[in-house]
Amino acid sequence: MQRSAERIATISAHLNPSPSSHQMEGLSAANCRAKGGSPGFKVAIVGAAGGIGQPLAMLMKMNPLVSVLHLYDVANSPGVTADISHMDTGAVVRGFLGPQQLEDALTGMDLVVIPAGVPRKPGMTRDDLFNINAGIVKTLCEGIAKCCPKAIVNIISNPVNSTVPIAAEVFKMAGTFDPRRLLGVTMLDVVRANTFVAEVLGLDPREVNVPVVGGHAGVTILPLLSQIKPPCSFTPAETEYLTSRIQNGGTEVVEAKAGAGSATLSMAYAAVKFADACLHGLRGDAAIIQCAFVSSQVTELPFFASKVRLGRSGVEEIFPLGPLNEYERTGLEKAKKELATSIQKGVGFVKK
Ligand SMILES: NC(=O)c1ccc[n+]([C@@H]2O[C@H](COP(=O)([O-])OP(=O)(O)OC[C@H]3O[C@@H](n4cnc5c(N)ncnc54)[C@H](O)[C@@H]3O)[C@@H](O)[C@H]2O)c1
Ligand SMILES: O=C(O)C[C@H](O)C(=O)O
Repeated sequence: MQRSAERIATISAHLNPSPSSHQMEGLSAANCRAKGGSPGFKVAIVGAAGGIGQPLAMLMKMNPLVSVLHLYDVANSPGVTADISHMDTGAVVRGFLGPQQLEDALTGMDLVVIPAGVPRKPGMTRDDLFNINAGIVKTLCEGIAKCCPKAIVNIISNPVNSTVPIAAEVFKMAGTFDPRRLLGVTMLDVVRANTFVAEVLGLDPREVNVPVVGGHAGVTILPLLSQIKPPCSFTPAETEYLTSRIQNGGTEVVEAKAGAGSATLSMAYAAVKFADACLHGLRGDAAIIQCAFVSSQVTELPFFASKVRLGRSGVEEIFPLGPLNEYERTGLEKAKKELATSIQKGVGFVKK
């Protein structure tokens, strides 16, 4: 008897859908039983209904290390949540819509991935996004400081060279800043570098690993081709071609999309690769090493992307740059000059 009453309630709820995420949860027949019991991490994607957010949500739902997946956006998150929640993988998916649900979306999270904000159109630099995205990232980080101050935070929103310093300042002001837990996602630069280098060398990209240091915009993206694995040498023309293609990979996609946005699918792939590395680190796996834009003493700048080792508390070790050749040393000086301005712009935005 009780079973059929539950079924009738469930069917009636489906016939009267509501936009609220909590009511969306209430619609589920599985709600009658305990769920979310599988061991794993709680992950929130903020900006989950966007070009990156949607495929990222799909890939995170497929990740066996994720037990709970929160999808937050200011628009369209109920639809994306309903869609993703039908995938027969372990993670329990919950949707959150709009600022009044931000705190619920963030509370209890182990990892927060932020692809919220506007993307470039042809002719724009990443810095042209600052005026809109700086405020978005600031508000979201205020929420993180309040609701999940111990979460690992992966920032994708551009300009990463400024949004990461913005996040750091917000956390400092809230008294929650832990440099080990704040990471700017530069994984797409590594993914591109591996792909383009493999193409030139005639290798499988999965066998190539190129460290990319500096930051995530133009000349601040500095591939260290002299440190590639497996060790290989390049002619000066190959070095010039590869460095330029890696530095301009984002623009290549922006132009090809011709006004319809920037990289979303390769970025979702890169973001999930990076988030997965963070989760393996949190789980205590050994030797998890990736490049990321972090609070750093590798150079005189307060933030810099380089190889880091990820562990239970986030960034547990930051590796020095290692020996650079003449071409890379020149590139490093150019990168540092632009990075210093972008970092200062981010810090100044919060301190003003
Ligand atoms: N780090 C990288 O390598 C990298 C790569 C690609 C794109 N990006 C950046 O990622 C960002 C998102 O790109 P996209 O293509 O997904 O853009 P998009 O416009 O398709 O999606 C952005 C999403 O953010 C949401 N959003 C806006 N304001 C929000 C807020 N206050 N809170 C929560 N969500 C909010 C929008 O509703 C939208 O769903 C851009 O800034 C882009 O430049 C970074
Ligand atoms: O290029 C962009 O604007 C998006 C992103 O930073 C990228 O590298 O693809």
